[in-house]
Amino acid sequence: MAQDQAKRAAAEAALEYVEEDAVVGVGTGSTVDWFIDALADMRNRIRGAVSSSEKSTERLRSHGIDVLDLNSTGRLPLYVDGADEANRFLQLIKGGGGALTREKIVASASDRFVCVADEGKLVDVLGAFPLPVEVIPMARSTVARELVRLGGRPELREGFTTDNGNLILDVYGLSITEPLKLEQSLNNIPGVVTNGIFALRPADLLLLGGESGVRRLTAE
Ligand SMILES: O=C[C@H](O)[C@H](O)[C@H](O)COP(=O)(O)O
Repeated sequence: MAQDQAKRAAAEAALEYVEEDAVVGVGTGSTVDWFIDALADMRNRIRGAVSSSEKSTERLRSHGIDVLDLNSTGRLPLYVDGADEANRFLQLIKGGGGALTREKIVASASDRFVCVADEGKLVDVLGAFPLPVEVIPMARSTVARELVRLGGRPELREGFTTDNGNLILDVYGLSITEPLKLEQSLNNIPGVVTNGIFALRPADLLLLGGESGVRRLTAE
């Protein structure tokens, strides 16, 4: 499938940012899966990886890549992750796979965030993709009411529990014209663990796979 090849091309292009002997921050999702597979060829030249999900941990280990605890590594030189949407300021929506909380933690602990995606993910305004919000189970209804007050239509992601034992509300109908402001407002709702807007810590570089190869975008 063309989209799959675009994801793969972007993911493999991120390899050039991996430094010898480094610990690499690794995101989650189908695009990152390609990155992990490519990283396997470098496993003897890196110290290991910090993973953002149980799913990525499993894949890293299956390739013989050491998975390290962020508490023991300190800051990381590089974080590679996908996105559900990206704008030209490299602000993102993430969390389609429900891994947003650990992803945001590892991204914030990294000096450089390289985002890998197919070019269909680039949008003018974030929000066509429903915004994932991770919530503490007992706060599901109170958070949902607050999200409605903010103009969204939250829907519980049925049958899904995050790696942290929480729930995801996917919020439809938001046109996110001020991502920084909305990210901060959502962070202030009691019971919200993390929201999927990555604007306080946007990507530093966006590698977009498409028909004509991989485009490299930095923030405008
Ligand atoms: O929770 C999942 C992550 O934020 C993913 O990075 C995001 O959903 C993009 O996934 P994919 O590479 O499969 O399109």
